[in-house]
Amino acid sequence: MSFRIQPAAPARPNRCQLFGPGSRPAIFEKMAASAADVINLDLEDSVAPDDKAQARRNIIEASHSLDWGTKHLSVRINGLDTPYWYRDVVELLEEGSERIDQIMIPKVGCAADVYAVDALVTAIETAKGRQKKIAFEVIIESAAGIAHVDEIAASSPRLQAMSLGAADFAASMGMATTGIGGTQENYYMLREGTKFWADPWHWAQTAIVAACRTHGVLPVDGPYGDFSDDEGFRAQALRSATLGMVGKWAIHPKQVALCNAVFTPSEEAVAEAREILAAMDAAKARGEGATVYKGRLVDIASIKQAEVIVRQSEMIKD
Ligand SMILES: CC(C)(COP(=O)(O)OP(=O)(O)OC[C@H]1O[C@@H](n2cnc3c(N)ncnc32)[C@H](O)[C@@H]1OP(=O)(O)O)[C@@H](O)C(=O)NCCC(=O)NCCSC(=O)C[C@H](O)C(=O)O
Ligand SMILES: [Mg+2]
Repeated sequence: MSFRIQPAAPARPNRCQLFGPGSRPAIFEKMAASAADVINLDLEDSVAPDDKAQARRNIIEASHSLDWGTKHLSVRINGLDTPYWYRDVVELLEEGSERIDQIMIPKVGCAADVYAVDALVTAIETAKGRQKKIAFEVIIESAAGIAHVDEIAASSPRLQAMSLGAADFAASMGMATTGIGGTQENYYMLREGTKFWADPWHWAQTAIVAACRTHGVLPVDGPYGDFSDDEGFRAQALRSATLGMVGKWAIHPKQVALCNAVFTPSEEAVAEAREILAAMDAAKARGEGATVYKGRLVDIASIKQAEVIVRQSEMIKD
């Protein structure tokens, strides 16, 4: 065990991130009224080049006029390889309200990408006397991003969350699919003529979770493109939660409840976690470091596992 203590990730719920194009202000109120923990207003790939300027205006206006309640309000800026990103940052932070909590930086390929945005944000915050320090979230969605995932996770004290963007990731990696997340027809093992599907996103997800947990950042699963496939979404989300991710994107409002159902610990799971903690308290009082709970071993590591579930449940107010 390293003597360094693993830093805690931000203690806020991040079960569902609901996306909506900045060029479609008619849905902003519906997004604000949704049950998502995080709202992502988009200036990037869901907004056509000719609509970028108006989308910025829409988001700035809505940051002043709409009641976003307790939502964590995030705006996805354009990538650093475009001519749009600097105006996104300048206009949002010079004219947007203090209600904006976070900027999402897409297609991050190295720590210096985050450094560049940090430098610009810091200068504007100081110049304008903004009271609230803007947080960052990044998307890992390129070969370079996953190759440098650890340095990206360590890149800025502003960084709160990191998502896997399956669509751009697949394109950058040259993966033979147009699917966004989920089972891929041609990714299977064969045994005695029977196919067993494996998960092509698994290794990237675990790399993201490990980098995030090392540096105190929230690991999040990105989009599931087929929003008519609830069961496929649920299966993908359950795998992500099992691997340590705290939430997932919704690219349609119907995915919000699916997200929340998976990433909210069930009453049974919380009750069991509390029973394990009680069993370990009793073991400790007897001078024992391990005991038996429902016929299985629980020990000091089980306390930490149970605490993860109890902490998750305590963060959720609804
Ligand atoms: C996918 C959509 C274009 C679908 O929109 P629409 O055709 O309007 O859907 P419905 O008719 O089924 O809508 C039903 C009602 O819900 C409202 N609505 C629609 N979308 C949203 C939303 N995002 N938030 C809140 N409410 C919404 C409609 O107005 C209808 O309301 P009513 O009439 O009152 O019943 C659309 O959902 C959409 O634009 N989704 C977001 C797309 C987006 O942001 N994409 C970017 C993120 S994914 C990505 O970028 C990939 C990633 O980077 C990677 O590389 O992997
Ligand atoms: Mg993308």
